[in-house]
Amino acid sequence: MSSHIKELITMYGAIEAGGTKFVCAVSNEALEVVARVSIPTEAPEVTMQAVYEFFDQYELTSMGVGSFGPIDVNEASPTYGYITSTPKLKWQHVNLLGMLKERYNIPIGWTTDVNAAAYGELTFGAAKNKQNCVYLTIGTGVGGGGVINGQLLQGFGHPEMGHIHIKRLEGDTFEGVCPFHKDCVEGLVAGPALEKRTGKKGVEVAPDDEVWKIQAHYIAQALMTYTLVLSPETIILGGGVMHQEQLFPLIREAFAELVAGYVAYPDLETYIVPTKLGDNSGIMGCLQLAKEAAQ
Ligand SMILES: Nc1ncnc2c1ncn2[C@@H]1O[C@H](COP(=O)(O)OP(=O)(O)OP(=O)(O)O)[C@@H](O)[C@H]1O
Ligand SMILES: [Zn+2]
Repeated sequence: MSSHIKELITMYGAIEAGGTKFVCAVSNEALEVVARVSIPTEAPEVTMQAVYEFFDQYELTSMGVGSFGPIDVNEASPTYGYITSTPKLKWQHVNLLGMLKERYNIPIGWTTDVNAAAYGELTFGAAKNKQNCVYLTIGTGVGGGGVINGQLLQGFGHPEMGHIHIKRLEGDTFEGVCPFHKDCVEGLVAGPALEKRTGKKGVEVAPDDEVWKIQAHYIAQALMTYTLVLSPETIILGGGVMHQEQLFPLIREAFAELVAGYVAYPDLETYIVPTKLGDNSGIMGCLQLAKEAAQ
């Protein structure tokens, strides 16, 4: 293919950079994925080599990257585009955006993995045709992102919705597992907390175990805070722990009890919902960011 023709074809690149894997995808102009790989997150040199090998095969118009973090999203900051204080030590202070810009010299959209997932769900999934949503993943950690008035939720930094403090249930003596705050939301309800509380693998906890009521209560408290602060139109819940579908009705019930009629919210069946794009929310959000970065 001559370089002249290459320039006429629009192709977008997307990276969902996670703590365990980097999912990389390339799409055509219609955002249909034409190639995709999953690369384990090892040392940056190792992982980035594989990332380059994949994208070097294409002539990309632009890219979108949604990264694990914390990351620097402040364009005025000297470390814009860096992964900052992550507990994954080899990735601390790594200029991920800078490396990609240097290699490809194209416009690149940059945000958190969960903001990208929120954007994917808003553009194509559970919050389609809406302007405001929150996306919360409850997995190894708890992370939340959002889109408000059609814009990604970020400013000086980005939201860290998993680390808010909530009120403990009376008699709950579980200490919590967040290395920074112990009993923040993540410390109380993420997979590792669930496993420490029950002494079982998350997938092995029976659907009718009493622990789900505790989980649901704390998750509902967090969702109440997001509701009171952000007024989203939909809250989308994903991540490994949310594979436990019985949590949804329990969370909706606890949420209604906690809000106690103080503010209005949409019908709960449509307000607190699972992801529609499943594992693709992040990558679709990144492709949409790539498309916008090109404009
Ligand atoms: N079916 C399940 N029921 C309960 N817990 C589960 C289930 N599947 C996975 N988990 C828990 O979810 C966690 C893994 O979450 P997830 O699959 O979202 O991976 P992750 O991408 O590593 O998480 P994160 O996005 O926080 O980095 C583990 O702690 C696991 O025990
Ligand atoms: Zn915390």
